[in-house]
Amino acid sequence: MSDVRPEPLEDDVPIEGTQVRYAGAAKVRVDEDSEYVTSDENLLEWVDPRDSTKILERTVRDSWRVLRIQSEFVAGFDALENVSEAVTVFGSARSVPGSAEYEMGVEVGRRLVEAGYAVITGGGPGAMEATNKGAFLAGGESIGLNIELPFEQHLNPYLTLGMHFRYFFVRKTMFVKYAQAFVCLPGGVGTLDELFEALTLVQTGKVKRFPIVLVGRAFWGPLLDWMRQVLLADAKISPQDLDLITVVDTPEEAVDVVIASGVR
Ligand SMILES: CC(C)=CCNc1ncnc2c1ncn2[C@@H]1O[C@H](COP(=O)(O)O)[C@@H](O)[C@H]1O
Repeated sequence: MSDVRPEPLEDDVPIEGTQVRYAGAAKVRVDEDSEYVTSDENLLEWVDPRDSTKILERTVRDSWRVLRIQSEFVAGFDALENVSEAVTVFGSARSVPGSAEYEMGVEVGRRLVEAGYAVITGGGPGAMEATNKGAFLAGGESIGLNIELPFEQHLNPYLTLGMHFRYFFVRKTMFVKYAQAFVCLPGGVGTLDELFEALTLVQTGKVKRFPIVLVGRAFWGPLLDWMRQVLLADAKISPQDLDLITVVDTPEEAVDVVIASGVR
């Protein structure tokens, strides 16, 4: 049997016209200018039910896709089952290294580890990287759960455990299942999505004793004001729903809230 092994797919081994990227757990080389279609996009694509060929094709594809989704859950459960107490930290992919916001993430990660928690993030750049960096340099468990995106995507280097997911909803399950609390740093649409998913799960009693802490009063205050002045005033939420979120100003306060809530 021949022992000719293919060259490893390294980002720093450029082959003209190609780039290396992640597709789920795999690293693949793709044409630089080809449009990359993510697994989420394939799954969510609408197919005209009047187009019989397409519908048949989709039925077969989707049936097989279920197995891939299933395997992603299995891989996630397997990799994370031994994680002890953990806190999931969300925040902007765009926080710039060296900025006050980034440093805040570093401190959140460090303080969580010092308080005995493992740290879970989206594994990407910005606030995710900052938080992992703080946790990693403090010698703690630093977990990054990355997601396949239409553009090239890297795990940040400060991880003790990194995973790639194809499906947003599988990854989100891991964020909740393996954490005892959420901390949100300033962020954009992705962070808001994660915050409101967490809030909905707590509000509907799907997860219990789950503190949600937002760090940065100046950033989060207006959102809380809007929830009070519009959502509450219009009876779209109950007064006690607002108590599910705690807004603080510093990493120290954020970690104190997690510790005081007694979640272990
Ligand atoms: C530079 C850039 C946009 C890279 C994106 N790379 C990403 N890698 C991993 N998770 C991500 C990424 N973008 C968004 N997310 C998810 O959405 C949140 C951040 O989104 P946003 O920047 O607030 O809206 C993170 O907590 C993370 O879970």
